[in-house]
Formats: sequence, C-alpha cells, structure tokens
Amino acid sequence: MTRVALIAHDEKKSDLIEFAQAHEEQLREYELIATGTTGKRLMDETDLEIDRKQSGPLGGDLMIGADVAEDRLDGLVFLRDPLRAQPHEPDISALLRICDVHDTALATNLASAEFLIEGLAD
Ligand SMILES: O=C(CO)COP(=O)(O)O
Repeated sequence: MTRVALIAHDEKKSDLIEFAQAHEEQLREYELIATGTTGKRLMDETDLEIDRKQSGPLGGDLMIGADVAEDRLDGLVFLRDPLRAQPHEPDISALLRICDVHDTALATNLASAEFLIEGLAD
C-alpha cells in the first residue's frame, strides 16, 4: 500500500491541514504517517487516520527517516518553516538527506506538494 508522510513546522501547519483537506479523498487511500503534533492536528481537523510518531523535536523526523531508510515510504510532504531556526535542525537535515539517498519523493512547499500528490495518483 502506498505510504505517505506528512510533516509541518508550526507556522506551516495550517497550510498542511488545508492541503490535506483539499486532497482528503485521495489521502484516505494511503497509509499516512506524521510527526506528533502535525498528526494530532490532522486527526482533529480531518477524518484521516494517521500513524503518529514522536513530535519532531523529540525524534519524530528521525522515526520517519527510518521508514525512508527501509524503503517503506513512497512520498513525504514536509512543509518546513524557512524563516525560523529549529532546535532539531540536524534531524531535519538527516531526513532530507535520507530521502535523497533513497530517491524518495519529497516536497517541501505547497506547489511541489501538489505535484507529488498528483504523481502518486498515477
Ligand atoms: O518539528 C517538526 C518537524 O521537524 C514537526 O513536529 P510536530 O509535528 O510534532 O510539530
């Protein structure tokens, strides 16, 4: 089954929720995982089922990175906050890097997330 991860930093969470709501029917076909707080908001504000990992700063990015390393992920939408430094920046870099290592589809902004989600539907 197609497995997709959804992550957003705080300033981008509302954008991700709107994105998920707009694509809810399609996303319902997939196994979804998310970091802790992102996952909670998705569950509260959509009808999607989410496998919630730890919150990002507590290791959630690394947990999703482990899925990527095991080739268990088909795509990642990661709406980062480009204007604010994060305390767990090394974890974020590690997640982006492992996506490149495994050639896993990765979208870090809404415009590319639209392409990713369209591509998964094909
Ligand atoms: O910090 C994050 C990704 O780096 C996201 O974590 P939360 O979804 O728990 O806010």
